Formats: sequence, C-alpha cells, structure tokens
Amino acid sequence: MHFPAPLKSNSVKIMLLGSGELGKEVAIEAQRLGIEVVAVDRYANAPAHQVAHEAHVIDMQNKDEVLDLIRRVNPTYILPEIEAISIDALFEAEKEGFHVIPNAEAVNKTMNRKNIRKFAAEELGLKTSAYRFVSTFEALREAAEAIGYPCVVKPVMSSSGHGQSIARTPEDLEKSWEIAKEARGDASELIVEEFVRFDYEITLLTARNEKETVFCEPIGHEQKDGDYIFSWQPAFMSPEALSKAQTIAKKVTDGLGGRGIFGVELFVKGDEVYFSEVSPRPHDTGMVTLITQSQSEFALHLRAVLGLPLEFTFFTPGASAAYKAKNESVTPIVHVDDKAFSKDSFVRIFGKPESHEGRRMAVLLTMAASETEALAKAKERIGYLDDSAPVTRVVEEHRVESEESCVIKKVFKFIFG
Ligand SMILES: Nc1ncnc2c1ncn2[C@@H]1O[C@H](COP(=O)(O)OP(=O)(O)OP(=O)(O)O)[C@@H](O)[C@H]1O
Ligand SMILES: NCC(=O)N[C@@H]1O[C@H](COP(=O)([O-])[O-])[C@@H](O)[C@H]1O
Ligand SMILES: [Mg+2]
Repeated sequence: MHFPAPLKSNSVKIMLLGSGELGKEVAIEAQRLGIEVVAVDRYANAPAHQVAHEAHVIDMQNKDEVLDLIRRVNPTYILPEIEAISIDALFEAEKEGFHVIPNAEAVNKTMNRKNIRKFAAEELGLKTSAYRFVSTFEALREAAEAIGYPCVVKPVMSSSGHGQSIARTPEDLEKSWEIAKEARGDASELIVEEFVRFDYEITLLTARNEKETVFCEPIGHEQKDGDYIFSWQPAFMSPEALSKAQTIAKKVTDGLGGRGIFGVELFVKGDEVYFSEVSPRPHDTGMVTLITQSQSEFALHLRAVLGLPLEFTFFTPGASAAYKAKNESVTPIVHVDDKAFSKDSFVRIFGKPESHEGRRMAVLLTMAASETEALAKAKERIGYLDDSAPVTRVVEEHRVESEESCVIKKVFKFIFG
C-alpha cells in the first residue's frame, strides 16, 4: 500500500464518529501510519480530539449535521466509534459513495438489540438466551412470566449497561421499567432476556479485512452494573468451547461483512456457547490488548480498515482494570501511585475533560506469567489509582462460581495447560 502524507489533497483520511478512549487509541495508531485523523464527538476536547489533526463537535444523532460534516471533510473511511449516531446519515453517506466501517447495515444491526438478536438467533440460528421485545409495562410483565425469573431487562438501544437491570421477582418489574426509561438512547422498546447462569463470559475479538479473518485470544471479563471493570487475556476455555466460539464469531462477522475488528460477546456454560451481542469496532474489554499483543485491537482495527495484513503476536498474559471516577468535576484528576508504573504494569489516562460518578477515566494494564496472576495484580493495583468507585453489581449471581465448574476448569487446565 502507498501511504500519502497527511493534510494533503491526496491524504488517506479517517473520520472517527465518537472520540472516546477507544477512538483515541485508533487515532494514535493512524498517526503512526501517517493517516490523517478527523475526530468528532458531541462534546469538546474528547480524548481522540486531543490526538487528531482536526476535531469537530456536533450533535451526532442529527442526520443533517452528521451528513454535512461528512461531505465537508470528505473522509476515505468513516469509523463509527459509539452507537448513538444517526444511522440515516450513515446510510445516506454510503449511498453517496463514502466507505462506512464496517458498513452502514452492520452498524444499524448492531446498534439495536432487536436487529442483532433477530439476525443472530433467527437468521443465523445461533444459540442465545430466550428473549422477547416489549413496549408496554403489561407486555413486560407477560414476557417476564413467560421467560421466568430472574430475567434481564434492557432498552433495545443502550450500551455500557445503561438502563439495564435484573428483575428477580414480579415486584422488581416496576423498578426495571423505570431504570430502562431513564437510560439514554431510544428506550421506547425493551428486550427481556432469560438470565443465563453462565460459568464465564468472553469477548472474542475478530478482525476481517475481506481477505482473511483472524481471532485474538479470548478475553475474559467481569462486569459491574452492565459495565466492564476487569478483563484478562487469554481466558481459559475448553478446546470445544473455543472452537464453538470461533465458529459463532466467524458466522456473525461474515454475516455483517465489511472490514474492521469486531468484539463478539459470548456467554459460556460448560461447552455451550451463547451469543450475546457484538460491537463492530474495538471493544472496551479489549483494552487489555494494549499490553498483551504486538498489534493491539486498535492497530488491528486500523489495519483491517486499510486492507493491510492482520498478522500479530500474542506477547504475554495480561489484564486490565477500569478506573471509574467517584465524583462530578470539571477539573478531574486521576491520582496515580508510582507503583502503578512498575515493570509489569502501566496506565493509560484518557484525558476526559469532565468526570461524573462511574465515568471511566483511565485503565490500568498488567502483565504476568499467567492471566490469573495478571488479574490479581490488576485488582490489587487499581487501588493505586485513587477514588476508584465501588459500584454495586448488577449481575451478582455470576460471582458465585459453582464448585463443580471450578473443578472442571482445573481438570481442563491440567490436561491442556
Ligand atoms: N441474558 C443475560 N444473562 C446473564 N447475564 C447477562 C445477560 N445479559 C447481560 N448480562 C450481563 O450484563 C453485561 C452487560 O450486558 P450487555 O453486553 O448486553 O450490555 P451493554 O449495555 O451492551 O454493555 P456494553 O456496551 O458494555 O457491551 C454482560 O456482559 C453480562 O455480564
Ligand atoms: N462500551 C462502549 C465503550 O466503552 N465506549 C467507549 O466509551 C466512550 C464514551 O465514554 P463516556 O460515556 O465516558 O463519554 C466511547 O467514545 C468509547 O470510546
Ligand atoms: Mg455488552
């Protein structure tokens, strides 16, 4: 491939629609290859704005504003980085010949739980939790009765756990209804899901450049309030579960098509693998690849977008811990103890201009001889970043790992290493 210089009439230009911590790392990778970066978000001085050639602040849900900016910037590639973007603008841009990553229809399917669930379960025939869609409280009650308790209630359009709750009894439904309504995005419709008592959950990062598809080592993660707090790589899986996970990821990403990295979220129970959802972009749990791989998920995303080879090396087991702000502040400070900068750990501070309770502001990364050790270090050292907020856990049940599944895991580990 030829790499024209940035800021010229013939530059290769990427436009990030969303400029948070994930976009910031993509922008840095693009800068390393001399690709011109235009970063867009709904607020000023977003993380990727600070490392881009050009920064814009617009209402990303407004079709006209998004389209007008796309036409003015004339990017080679448009990279959606968040879900809350005017999908009509992306469809229109694609019609006008712009290259949306991975493509507008894939963005459309994945931004709405109804579309992706129907696609995965009904079109591709993948195993998922039982589910129903509802838009009235009465229908929510009926769906919960049919699916059984506990069940998980989520707005069809939301991310990072916003608006999500578990109803354990019929009495919880009113609260779940209120939580969902308060969430951002289009909360007019909800999905009610069977609560899957999985042994563990993973993200399988899958990159495709339309010539080849590659998988990263599976990433294990722990969630609090529907948002990730710890991730580690590799996540131990039985060979059968790993093979099923890769088959599902290949089917889903081939079905969505286009170029880029995808975060395929899966629940694993024994050797059964359930498809949960997929992000057509780097995944927050995948920040661990900043320390574990020669090419992080961000570098792989960019390579896939540009149609470059997707070769990389898995360097070392590692883990990540999300640092969440405790307070609201327009002058936020992340206090980091020097010990976080030891030979086997480092920190990435996103530079978000404002904090509010629970907002992810930084990530701590650790490496070790095993993922268990790396995770233990991450859990211990996240305390080196001050006031990391203890948030109450939504999916409390998952903490209780059955003795049986522990024994099975140990046996597999003994046999397969
Ligand atoms: N049906 C379910 N059964 C059991 N646990 C679930 C279920 N749905 C969600 N969870 C738990 O809640 C977490 C968040 O759910 P989900 O990924 O659907 O939300 P999200 O808002 O899209 O989050 P993100 O944007 O961070 O991926 C899951 O990773 C899992 O731990
Ligand atoms: N699970 C999706 C995810 O992690 N997205 C990442 O968080 C940013 C928004 O953060 P903010 O809400 O703090 O502005 C997004 O821009 C993206 O980088
Ligand atoms: Mg998710």
